[in-house]
Amino acid sequence: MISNDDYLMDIKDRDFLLEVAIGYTKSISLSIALKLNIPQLLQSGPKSCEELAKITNTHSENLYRLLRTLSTIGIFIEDEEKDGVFSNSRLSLLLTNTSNSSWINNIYLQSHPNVIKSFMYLEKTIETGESHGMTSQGFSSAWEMFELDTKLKSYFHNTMTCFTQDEINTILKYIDFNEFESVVDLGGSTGVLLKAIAKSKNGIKVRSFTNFDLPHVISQNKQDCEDDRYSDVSGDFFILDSIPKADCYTLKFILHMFNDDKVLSLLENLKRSIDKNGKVYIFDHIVQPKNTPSAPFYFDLQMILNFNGKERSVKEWKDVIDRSPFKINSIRVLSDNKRMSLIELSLK
Ligand SMILES: C[S@@+](CC[C@H](N)C(=O)[O-])C[C@H]1O[C@@H](n2cnc3c(N)ncnc32)[C@H](O)[C@@H]1O
Repeated sequence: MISNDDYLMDIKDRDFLLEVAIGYTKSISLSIALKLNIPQLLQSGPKSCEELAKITNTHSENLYRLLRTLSTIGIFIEDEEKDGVFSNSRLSLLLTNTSNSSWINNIYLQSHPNVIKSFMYLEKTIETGESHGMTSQGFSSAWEMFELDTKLKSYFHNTMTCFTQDEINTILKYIDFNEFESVVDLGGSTGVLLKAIAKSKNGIKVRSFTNFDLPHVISQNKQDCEDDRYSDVSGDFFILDSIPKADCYTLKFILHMFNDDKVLSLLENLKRSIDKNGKVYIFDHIVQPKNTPSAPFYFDLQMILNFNGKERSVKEWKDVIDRSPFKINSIRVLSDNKRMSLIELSLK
């Protein structure tokens, strides 16, 4: 006879597996509510579905069913007395803050229709070993998709900047930039990392800070840094001799976007520019430990789908660096945030 404990466990397992199986209903429902700007529309106060449907040009009953579903998980609140009247909940109110320094940009990024759609091509990606998340949607790469959708592009770059702002103190804690003459941030996006190092006492002796990124990113950067040691330089780090010379390089959330062959080609290029006593700091996700929920495992699937990239374990980092002109001086799983690693390299 099945015990009561086994029975309860069975129900728990069944509910958990069902939750996993229908996870897409939540992300797609959220995605549509964001696309229709429902959180913003409710900022001025509660609204009925009829009003919302008129503004958003949607079907009022079906919109009601969407919002009713989201309100069961705390996104929006349906009025207890009046059916079909919604107001913002604590969570949906957070979704109205899309300023460029807010982590909410990441929610808009992850629930963007094109990002969700890319997962439809996971099977093809696993079957073929090629990234299909972007190409099967008609984009040559994720960068082209960002080029064509400026809103999505700003969600992406704002998310990255926001991550960097959260991590700057950790970076400053572990690296003494004053050991170096010149620091180049490869793929530095808005330049937030170097601007912060330049401002801190940890970067006081450095003579130059170069934020290096693709032309379409650099051309959008604000010229707001008053420190004349700082400059924005555009280029492509895969093009031979395009990397500015320096004795310190930072690569933050860069190598995870590329497969091992591309990482090796970037490091070969870097070898031609780095001072012989120079150091490279890789700040990236780390997948570990096994069998434990961890966001980088999810990002790893995004990487193969959308960038042909890879989130790496300690062993995978060691394997790829071993084949490059560099050696690992230290690899540190950051204690304040176990999802991140800081790897220091120098020439072999
Ligand atoms: C994931 S973002 C990381 C941005 C920044 N390092 C951070 O952590 O916030 C990757 C950056 O690499 C840049 N990038 C991609 N390919 C590049 C290339 N071939 N040459 C230079 N920059 C590149 C992208 O434009 C983007 O800004």
